[in-house]
Amino acid sequence: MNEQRPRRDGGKRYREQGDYGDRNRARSSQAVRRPARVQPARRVAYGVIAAVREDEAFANLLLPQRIDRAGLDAKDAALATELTYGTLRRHGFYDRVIELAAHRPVGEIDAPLLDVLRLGAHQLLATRVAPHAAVDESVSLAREVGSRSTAGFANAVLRTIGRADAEAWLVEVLAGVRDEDERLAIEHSHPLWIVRALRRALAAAEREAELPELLAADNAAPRVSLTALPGLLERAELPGTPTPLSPVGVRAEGGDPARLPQVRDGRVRVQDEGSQLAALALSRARPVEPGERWLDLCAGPGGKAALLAAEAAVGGAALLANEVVPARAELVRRALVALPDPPEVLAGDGRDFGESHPQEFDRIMLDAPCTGLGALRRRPEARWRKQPGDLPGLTGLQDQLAESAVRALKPGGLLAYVTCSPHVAETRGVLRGLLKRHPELEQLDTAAVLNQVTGGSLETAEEGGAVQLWPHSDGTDAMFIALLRRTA
Ligand SMILES: C[S@@+](CC[C@H](N)C(=O)[O-])C[C@H]1O[C@@H](n2cnc3c(N)ncnc32)[C@H](O)[C@@H]1O
Repeated sequence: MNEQRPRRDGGKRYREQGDYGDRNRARSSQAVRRPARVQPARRVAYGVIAAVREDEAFANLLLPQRIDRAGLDAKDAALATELTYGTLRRHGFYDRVIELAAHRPVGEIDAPLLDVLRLGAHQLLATRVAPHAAVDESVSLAREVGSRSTAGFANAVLRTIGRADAEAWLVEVLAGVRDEDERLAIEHSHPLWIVRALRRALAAAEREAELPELLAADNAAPRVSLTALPGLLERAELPGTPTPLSPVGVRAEGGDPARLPQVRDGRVRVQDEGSQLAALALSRARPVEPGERWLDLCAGPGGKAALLAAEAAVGGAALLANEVVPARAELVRRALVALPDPPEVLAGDGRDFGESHPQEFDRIMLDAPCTGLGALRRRPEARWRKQPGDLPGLTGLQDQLAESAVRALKPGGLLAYVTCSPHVAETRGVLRGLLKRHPELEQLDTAAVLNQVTGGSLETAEEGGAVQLWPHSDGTDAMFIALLRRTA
């Protein structure tokens, strides 16, 4: 049974023994004769991983439904989550390992079988799941998605993988890789173009040396934080500990926060601390004058709109929300139900807003559609779906939305330009263009505003100008927040 334990032997042993040696074949046929029962948590994980590939499903939305449907208890739900997220995040690395173990490119392996192998590799290389359970249950899954020979192939590949540990496989996979970014891409399982984009983003903040930490943070499960909507609930009324940065946040305790009654009735939102800070930067940049009109131009699904609406209501202001996708506009309406006087939600194209509502608003939130490279830890499949080719279309849209927002802003009004991406083209690039086209805009000291909001806890905020938050140092999504004032 020793062969089943991961070893620190440099991964060489699998070659000495041969991947498809007689001993493995014997075991494989034995496994074919007596299929292991696939545990519900693994079945749920496999189902979600397959749906992500086949139907472009979002794991963070589908997984809770499948966990509910399968009636998993808390322990199995945690296992299913770990297996799903871990496999999806790290499949770039696992594919390299599978190619070495199977002696063929992953492109030549049927997609459902490849899903099984990735899930098996994750269990063998990154979890405490007993290797025999990881292999045997994967073989059963392989038999379900393929044939008897498919099961034999899965058995052989996974037994080979299980003979070395992740560290040893990394050495094998990296052999011959000279380029530093390529090395980091493999080690931290990110597409190369994203590694390069994150390097540039850190370099712009003179923090390039932190790239490995940032990539590692993308692979760690984020802590769940909740927002207690001001005026509706005090955060002290919630279970959990106060968030270190946001004055309205709580770090949730274990369990599904969606089940909390305060979340169900809408007084509390599940929301990353970085998103809380983005909304508070706008609402608390200066005292609210009663009667102010605020706009959330791209509001779906409504997280920041809910916090802004609550802040506006406390100060005697009123929010209008807009979202171009009707189904997402509906989500915004639902996000606002707990407010005593829920704001109106329009389903329009934000690019037309400046023309239809010129100089009407005192504060505007432009949380722009973006690549989302700052929230990769939250959406495990996202890094593999995004393409560098998405960027020009997005920055063009960001420019147009920013133009519209400036037109809709009253002289003296405040604009928050926000992205959940640190990509320099979407952040500093869009901002630079906007400031160049509009000399009537002045950039506010967002770091000073946020330091006031956080009580000085934001250690990494840059002096002056905009703020770029980072998962590895701030514990938030990598939100970019820039406050601007229209002077005339
Ligand atoms: C980053 S999300 C906003 C997240 C939101 N502020 C929150 O905190 O829940 C960007 C939103 O912009 C919407 N959007 C994209 N193009 C738009 C447009 N032309 N006009 C208005 N909204 C748009 C997207 O559908 C998406 O819901």
